[in-house]
Amino acid sequence: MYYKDQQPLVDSFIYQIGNDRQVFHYFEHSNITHFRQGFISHLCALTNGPCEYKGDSMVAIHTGMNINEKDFNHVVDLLINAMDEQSIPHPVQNKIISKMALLRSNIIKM
Ligand code: HEM
Repeated sequence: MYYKDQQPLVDSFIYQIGNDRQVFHYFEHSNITHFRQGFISHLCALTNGPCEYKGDSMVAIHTGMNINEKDFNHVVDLLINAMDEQSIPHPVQNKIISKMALLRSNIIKM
């Protein structure tokens, strides 16, 4: 477990998305409460729990959104902004980002 305090990080991340011109349109019609819960538990599972992510697969969720490389990278940048805002140490940030990077091919354009 690298990081136990997912909630404030995810709230910062949502705030970043909400104020972003490049990627906000993807989230415009999403249920933000559902996204928040799902992202919190996914992040928790990704950082070695103890918790289980019970939502849909990354492929199932993102298929049809037509997410390109540029927008994927931009969302990762917004997450980095949120981690900076929450003063998460850089070694921890790097571990989180490297795990997310492994999911790239599940999320980009399918
Ligand atoms: C590694 C990067 C990413 C991860 C780990 C991730 C993870 C997730 C998770 C866990 C959910 C909620 C699942 C649930 O229903 O419980 C979700 C939903 C969503 N994601 Fe991603 N995501 C990533 C990248 C992106 C990118 C790059 C975009 C758009 C540019 C995006 C757009 C969305 C949208 C719009 C939803 C909400 C779908 C809905 O309305 O239900 N995601 N994502």
